[in-house]
This record gives sequence, structure tokens and C-alpha cells, in this order.
Amino acid sequence: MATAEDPVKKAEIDQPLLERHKKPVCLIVLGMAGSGKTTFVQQLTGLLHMKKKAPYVINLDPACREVPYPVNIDIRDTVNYKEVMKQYSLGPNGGIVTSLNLFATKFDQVIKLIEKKSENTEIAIFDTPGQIEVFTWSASGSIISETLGALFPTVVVYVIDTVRSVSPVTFMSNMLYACSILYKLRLPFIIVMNKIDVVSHKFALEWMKDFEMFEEAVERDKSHHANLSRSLSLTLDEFYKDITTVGFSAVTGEGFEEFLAAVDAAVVEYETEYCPEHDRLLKLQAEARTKDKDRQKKKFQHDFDNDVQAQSVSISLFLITNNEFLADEEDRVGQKSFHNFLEEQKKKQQSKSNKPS
Ligand SMILES: Nc1nc2c(ncn2[C@@H]2O[C@H](COP(=O)(O)OP(=O)(O)OP(=O)(O)O)[C@@H](O)[C@H]2O)c(=O)[nH]1
Repeated sequence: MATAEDPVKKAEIDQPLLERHKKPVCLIVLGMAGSGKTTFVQQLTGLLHMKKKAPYVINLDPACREVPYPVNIDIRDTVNYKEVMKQYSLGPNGGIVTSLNLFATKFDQVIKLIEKKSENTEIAIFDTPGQIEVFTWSASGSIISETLGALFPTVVVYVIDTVRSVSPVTFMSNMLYACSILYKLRLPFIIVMNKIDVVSHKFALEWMKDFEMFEEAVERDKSHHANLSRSLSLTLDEFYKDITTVGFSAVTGEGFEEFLAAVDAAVVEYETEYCPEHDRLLKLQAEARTKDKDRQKKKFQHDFDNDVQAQSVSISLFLITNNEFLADEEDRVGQKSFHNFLEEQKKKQQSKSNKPS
């Protein structure tokens, strides 16, 4: 615990979390195609550079034509997406999934590189493919997010196109997707409402806070999904309560400071909620493994004991039979020798009595 006499500790605690963290915070940037992920990463990288906090940037999109920001690791340097498509006769999505899977097999090297930079890097940013499900519902996506989550403070940044989300149905679809990603990845989560230079995200905040305002918007929307959106909004109430939302413009940089503050809060959440939960799950897994080993050991011991018992029964049965056999034999031999002895004694007596006195 920090005390007044402990200035070093106090200074550490007074520092923002990002500054006193030993390891870089990993931001996994996800979002629907066209939501502005790449522009967001570009803007974030530029602003962090200006703050003299150059991030470590990793591009995980094997199919992008060009990366408009300084990138430290690029999946395209490791995997040739077009060649993968050709070699395995795959379509574009299959090609991206397979490229990402191939890259995931080398992810330990990415981890080593990030760890090497941990001294002077506070943030590592992962830009992901536009086909969001390629990352969120693939084995490689799970491997990457779970590995990062286990080793570094990791935050999912879900980018939403605010302009398109003015439609209650599109907004609801986006929220449902965000909810499903949160459920799948179980990492601290920030929703970035992008493109606020075009449309303010206030309407979305109001919809999330006040169900009746969302209902009014749904009333105005005559689409056949409106009823569904209304009932889903009630269902998502709990999700809205806990989720962090930040308005951002990837073009102007508006919302940058709020975003950094949200990342700080997410790191606290990572430390106080994710890590204990992660450790608890690891402990449960270890306990389950130990229990399973004990169960297998007991079963083996039980089977072994049964086997030994069965064998010893058959051996003792065999011995008993043999003993009986031996006893009979001994008896028979004994009886025979005793009979012989008596016969000899009789003969001796007879010869004695036949001798003339
Ligand atoms: N006005 C405005 N336009 C933006 C903003 N962010 C992105 N855009 C534009 O939105 C379009 C899509 O942006 P990208 O950054 O390519 O989106 P993405 O999510 O990376 O797209 P994919 O690579 O297909 O997944 C581009 O034309 C950007 O210029 C923003 O904050 N404001």
C-alpha cells in the first residue's frame, strides 16, 4: 500500500494507468466493413505519435491493398493471401480465414516482439479484417484474442458507423453484434461510435439510456423489423448499462482524449474483473484436470486390485487344489511307508519266534 513516506509508490499510483503499466495495452479493433476501422487506427496512431507515445501496430487483414499507417507487423509479410486462395482453391473469405489461421501458428513470435517492446510501448493496436466474423468466429481469432488476454491487458474496440446507425434497425443489429462479440471474447469492451464529424452520436446514447426514446424512433421506422427491435432493446438493457461508449471521428480526431480515458478504465476492468475471472477459470481447469487424474488413478487402482484379487484367487485356488493334492499324496505315501514298517516289524517278530530257544 502506498503511504506519504513512500513517494515512489505514490507517484506510480498518481500516474495514469497506461503510464505505469509494465506491459503494453493491446487494442483489438473490430467492426463491420466500412465502419472506419482502418481510418480509426490511422488517426489513433498519428495522435499517439504526436503525444510521443508511438504505438506498436499490427495489421491482421491479409486482403487489404495498402495500410495507410506505419505498421510494425503486417500479416501480408508472412502470408500471401492470393497464393493461399490459389493453392487451396478458396474464395476470398476462405482465403482470409486460412491466411489468418496460418498466421496464428506463428503468433508466439508476435508475442515475443510485443514483449520486447514493452519497455517503451504503451499501446499495441491490432487492425482486423473487414469481414468481422473471420476474426470473431474463427479458431485463429480465438487463439489470438485468448493469448493476448492471458498475457497483456487487452481491450476490444468495436467501431460502429454512427451515420448508418441512425436507423433503429441498423443500430440494433450493430448492438446485437457487439453483444455477441462481448459474449464470445469476454474481454473489456469499448464501443467507438465513429464518424461523429458527420452525425453526432448523442441520439445513440439517448436510445441506450432511455428505452422510450428508442421506441419513438422505432415507431417512426415502418420497417417490418420494428417490433423485433423494440423487444430486443428491452433485452439489451443490461448490456447497455455496463458498456462503455465513446464518440469519435477518425477523420478529425475528435474524441481522442475520451477514448484514452475509456482505455484506462478498461485496463482497470481487465485487472479487477477479467484477471481474477481468468485466474479462477484457470484454477477450475487445473482442479478439473487434477480431479480427472485422481479419478483415472483410482479407476486404475480399482481395476488393478480387482485383477490382482482375481489372480490371487485363482492362484490360491490352484494352491489349495495342489495342497489337497499334496496332502493326499503325502497321506498316501505316509500310509504306505507305515504299512511297510508294520509288515517289516511283523516279519521280524515272526523270525524271532521261529528261532529255536
Ligand atoms: N466522415 C468520416 N468518414 C470516415 C470516418 N472514418 C472512416 N471514414 C470513411 O469511411 C470509409 C471506410 O473507412 P475504412 O477505414 O476503410 O473502413 P474499414 O472498417 O477499415 O473498412 P474495411 O477495410 O472494408 O473493413 C472511408 O471512405 C473512410 O474515409 C470518419 O470518422 N468520418
